[in-house]
Amino acid sequence: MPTRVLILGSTGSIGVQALEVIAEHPDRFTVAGLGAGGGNIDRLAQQAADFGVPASRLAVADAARAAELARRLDAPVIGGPDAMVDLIESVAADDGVDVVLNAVVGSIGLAPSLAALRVGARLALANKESLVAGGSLVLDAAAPGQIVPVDSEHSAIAQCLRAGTVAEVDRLVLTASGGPFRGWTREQLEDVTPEQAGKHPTWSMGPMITLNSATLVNKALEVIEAHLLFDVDYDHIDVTVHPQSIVHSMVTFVDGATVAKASPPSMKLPIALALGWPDRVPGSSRACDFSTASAWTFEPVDDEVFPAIELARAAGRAGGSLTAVYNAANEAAAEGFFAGAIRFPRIVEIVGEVLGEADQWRAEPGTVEEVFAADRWARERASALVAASS
Ligand SMILES: NC(=O)C1=CN([C@@H]2O[C@H](COP(=O)(O)OP(=O)(O)OC[C@H]3O[C@@H](n4cnc5c(N)ncnc54)[C@H](OP(=O)(O)O)[C@@H]3O)[C@@H](O)[C@H]2O)C=CC1
Ligand SMILES: CC(=O)[C@@H](O)[C@H](O)COP(=O)(O)O
Ligand SMILES: [Mn+2]
Repeated sequence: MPTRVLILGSTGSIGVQALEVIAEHPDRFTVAGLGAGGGNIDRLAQQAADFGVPASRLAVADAARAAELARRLDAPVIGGPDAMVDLIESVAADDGVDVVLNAVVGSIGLAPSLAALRVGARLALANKESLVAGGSLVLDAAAPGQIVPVDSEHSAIAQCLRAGTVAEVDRLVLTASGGPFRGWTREQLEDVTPEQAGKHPTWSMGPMITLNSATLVNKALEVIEAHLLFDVDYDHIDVTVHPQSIVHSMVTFVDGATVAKASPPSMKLPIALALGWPDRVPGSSRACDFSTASAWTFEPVDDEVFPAIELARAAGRAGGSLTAVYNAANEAAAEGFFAGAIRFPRIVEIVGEVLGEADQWRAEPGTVEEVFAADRWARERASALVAASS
């Protein structure tokens, strides 16, 4: 029987590629449900038609857009802020679901991640923000192996770990492209426009992760994600800039061996691997071509110009809800940058300033409501700093 996959964020970059994987392997995978924000209901309706998904298995977070889609399909669609969770629960209670791919953007993905774990589905996790925000709450809700990373670096590390155990790990080495402003000075970053920040050198992705790659906040979130997923402490997680984005991350083991995972930059490989885990899906991606000359380079991160990663390490080491604060402050500051209210370097400065005021969130959250409270507080503080900067 094909693996039943429910996709949240189906209209986005990861969601669309996941549906391509499923379309290429109808013998292996089938679509159990689709969820999205409501920004592109034309695409969602088309996906539903293409994959034969009934209206009852569609969810749209924006209630008005859900109602519009329901009118168009002449059948009820799950709508509203809890729509993703409602969809997971209703599909699980009905025919069942094997894998929930969480490819929603932002910490709004936390409740759906927890719901997927609760119903016993495998969580194919692209939405790193839910793990960064929820931290131990998400880990505690997961059975061993229930979360499978989709993020290319963490998928790479999971693959490298097939060569040794976590106990044998000396260092996790995350690769970073360096983003579009690699090698720039702090002064040069002052005049960066949203358009420039929206051009990633090696990956085609949604706007938020693309901006996060430019500030190196993406790598910062990924350091926290790696710490949580693989239970390796922050002192043993490195980042190296690898502009070619072919080596997707590495693990150095205690005997000095470094195992790397390499493939041309395409998310279809980690998506397919997470959907089919632990089995590889043949033909997911082109392989590296060693018949022509190529160079893979590695260089250190410029932490002076791009302080995001060091800030994240500090937040992660301090613990509690500070990683939720980090992520939410970044989401709010990014909104300010997209709106033209602040300059590019202010994004990470604001994250640092919000963290500097966040001592009240150092305690370990006992409930998801406490995480949401920290998230809300950080958004409000960051928005106030955005307003004060403009
Ligand atoms: N793109 C990539 O290559 C990679 C992405 N990731 C991570 O995967 C996640 C998705 O990224 P990406 O696909 O690039 O993002 P996109 O912006 O391309 O897509 C985001 C998706 O989330 C949906 N969405 C927005 N708000 C809500 C909401 N409130 N409830 C439900 N769905 C919502 C959007 O729906 P709509 O637009 O229809 O409203 C859209 O389908 C992010 O966490 C990102 O960090 C990780 C590694 C690589
Ligand atoms: C494809 C993927 O996993 C992204 O997270 C990617 O890594 C972003 O590139 P950066 O290395 O520039 O952050
Ligand atoms: Mn990544």
